[in-house]
Amino acid sequence: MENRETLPLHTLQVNKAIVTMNRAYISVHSLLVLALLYYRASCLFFFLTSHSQPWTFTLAWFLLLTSELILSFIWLLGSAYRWQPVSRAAFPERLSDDHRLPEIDVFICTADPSKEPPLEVMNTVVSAMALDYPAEKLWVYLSDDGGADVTLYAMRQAFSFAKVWLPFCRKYGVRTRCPNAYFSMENKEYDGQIRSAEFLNEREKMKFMYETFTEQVERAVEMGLIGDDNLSKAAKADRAPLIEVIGEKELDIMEDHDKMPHLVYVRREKRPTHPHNFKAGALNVLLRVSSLLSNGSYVLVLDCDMYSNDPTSAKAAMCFHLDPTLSPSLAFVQFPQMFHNISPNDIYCGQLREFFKVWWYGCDGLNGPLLSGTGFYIKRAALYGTAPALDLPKDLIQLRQWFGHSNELLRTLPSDYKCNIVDNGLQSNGLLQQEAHLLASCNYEKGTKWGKQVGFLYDSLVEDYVTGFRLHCRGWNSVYYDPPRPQFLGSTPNNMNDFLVQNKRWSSGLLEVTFSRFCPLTYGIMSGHSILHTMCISYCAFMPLYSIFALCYATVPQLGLLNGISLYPKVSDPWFAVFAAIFISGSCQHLLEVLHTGGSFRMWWNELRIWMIKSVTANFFGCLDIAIKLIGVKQVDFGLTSKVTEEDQVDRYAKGIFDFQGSGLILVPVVTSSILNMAALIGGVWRVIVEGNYSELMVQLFLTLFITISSYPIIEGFAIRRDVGRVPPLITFFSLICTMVLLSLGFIVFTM
Ligand SMILES: O=c1ccn([C@@H]2O[C@H](COP(=O)(O)OP(=O)(O)O[C@H]3O[C@H](CO)[C@@H](O)[C@H](O)[C@H]3O)[C@@H](O)[C@H]2O)c(=O)[nH]1
Ligand SMILES: [Mn+2]
Repeated sequence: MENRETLPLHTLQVNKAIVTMNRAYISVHSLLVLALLYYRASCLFFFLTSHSQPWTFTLAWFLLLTSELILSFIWLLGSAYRWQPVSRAAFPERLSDDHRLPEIDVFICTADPSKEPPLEVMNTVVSAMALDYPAEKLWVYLSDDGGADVTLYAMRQAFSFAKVWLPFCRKYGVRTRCPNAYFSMENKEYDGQIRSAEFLNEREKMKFMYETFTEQVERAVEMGLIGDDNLSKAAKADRAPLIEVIGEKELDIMEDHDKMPHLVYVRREKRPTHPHNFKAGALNVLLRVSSLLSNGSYVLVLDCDMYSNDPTSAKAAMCFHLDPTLSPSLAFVQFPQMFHNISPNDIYCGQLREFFKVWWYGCDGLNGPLLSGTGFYIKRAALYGTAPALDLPKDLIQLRQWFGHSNELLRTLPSDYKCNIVDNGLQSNGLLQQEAHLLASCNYEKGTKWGKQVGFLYDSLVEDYVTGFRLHCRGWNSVYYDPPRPQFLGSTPNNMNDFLVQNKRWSSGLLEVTFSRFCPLTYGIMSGHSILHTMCISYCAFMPLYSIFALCYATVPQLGLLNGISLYPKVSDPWFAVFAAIFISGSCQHLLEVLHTGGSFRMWWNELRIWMIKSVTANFFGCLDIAIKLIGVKQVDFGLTSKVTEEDQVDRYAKGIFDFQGSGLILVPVVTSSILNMAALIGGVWRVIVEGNYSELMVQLFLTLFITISSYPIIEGFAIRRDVGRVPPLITFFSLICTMVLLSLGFIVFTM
């Protein structure tokens, strides 16, 4: 038998058939796109030089060419994802003994107990404590940006519960170690290897203890420990730092077999006059504070709603990090984001299938995926701001310019530094506590490179994207690992408003990078990054600009149709075939890819529909946000996604009914486009019947019909439904006005 130390810790596979098919598709589709652009551009040139058409017609032609150029450009960038997809397997059981494993710090962020229920946050905390990893090498940190006493209280209770929960999970081999997920499992077959009477008995006891814990936390929440609104707002904006190692004394006297990871509560200082840089700011505080206490060589980052669903993730990640050939330049191992609350119909496409089943696989075949905010194990040293093989500055003055003036922090930077906090303890060591508070203070980062080069970067609301991108530019690589059992599970928005607000944040965050000096296309290439990987990264950055295409295609051809103006080739014209072929080739490729990645026909349709909705709303408003920011009027805001579940919303989501409750002006473009397309369809059909010029208007008629059909849930939302989840009447009213304006504009332009 082979020695387990000589067996590979991981393997990599290239699916040759998929690669060949993808490349063939890219080649054919590229030719078609080139033909289309040639047709548009040459016609436009002819109109401009011959003056054979009124200027308004030329303008419409120009708008369509621009939008097709944008679409083609983004499509081209995205094709890089399909060039070289790979998949990986890891074998954690082949890792050497536990005592040779490196220390890991887990960072969990929460920001507001009213939007992120403390009980859910604690479930994430407990699941992270229960990772299958040597307890003395695991430290779990919670950053509480809400500064809520109830969260601290809940954490102390969670620690007490973990004292019984962890030994139970270890003893019976329970894999689902998030207590809430474990006790709400519907299958009769309990997770846990031993199905003896003893196990069942213990399980009942554990269930009772979990219920007691739940009650304690919920009572604390109800009793108003969250505080009255003004108080909690003040606590969020203006407060001193507070750091507590939970149950520190108990840990020291614990027996070896029920050892627990350390658990640390961190509330950073906040002052209204200081920018706090949202999640990136919170993570950087955790990086500094943890360097004093545990200084784990690797960090696992989790959102507070993303619990660990399989305890093996830490060891699986180490299979890559500890591989001597990969390790020197490997910055992080990213797991996919997956969600526990996806309904079978998944109308908002919360699974993010393309991201996690296509794009990151594609990136992995090049230099690796980007950071995805949560569920990644990153090397601490990769966040120090240097290239993989480069040392930190030797000079103390320069080091202080990078990391700030804490000598204690600077002492932790060398790779051979060993932390001895376990001997000292935080609570009993006044000096250490003072230092930790200093590191969590607002002023600490002033004049340093934190957020600019060191730690998580502040250049954008999507701190994950920009940090991952800059790491790659510095020469670091990453690995994507998507094992059969989801390692982490989070919650995804279950209503239109949350979905759009989240996507708007992503759009504006991405565009913040696009329109900065770090624009991936230029900065990536200038820093010597490979073209294909740069294209992948740039795709995300340019993706929100899809909105320009979508807005044009949802209005211009329709207004033309209503006024009898043809903007596409006749059915009998050979160029018609190019348009038809592009539509068919794009749709078929999408459908095949959905089916290949485990999806269904319905998922294909849902993705198409949600893409159209998102493009004209969230992406469009993201563009507006950035335009406003660029002219210096307003700063972009984070807009936390709510994790509170309202029963009727869950119900509508489960039934696959769109829920527009609470959505504001962001809906206007999509409602307007639905009304306009409906009107254009009726007008267009009438025109075809009366005038009989069916061949010339065929493409526009088809496009309008297609958009109207896919807009059905919107049309139903404003015209038919009467429940609270319908489109708010005021939005319908605004949209009607917008439609009138567009119709009049179309009439003026096309009949001039
Ligand atoms: O000032 C803040 C704002 C947010 N958060 C935390 O950041 C996380 C993500 O926030 P959420 O509202 O859940 O955003 P999502 O859109 O669901 O998050 C996705 O997008 C973010 C970037 O916009 C990434 O950071 C996330 O990891 C990724 O899951 C949560 O744990 C929050 O508690 C903070 O700690 N401080
Ligand atoms: Mn989230």
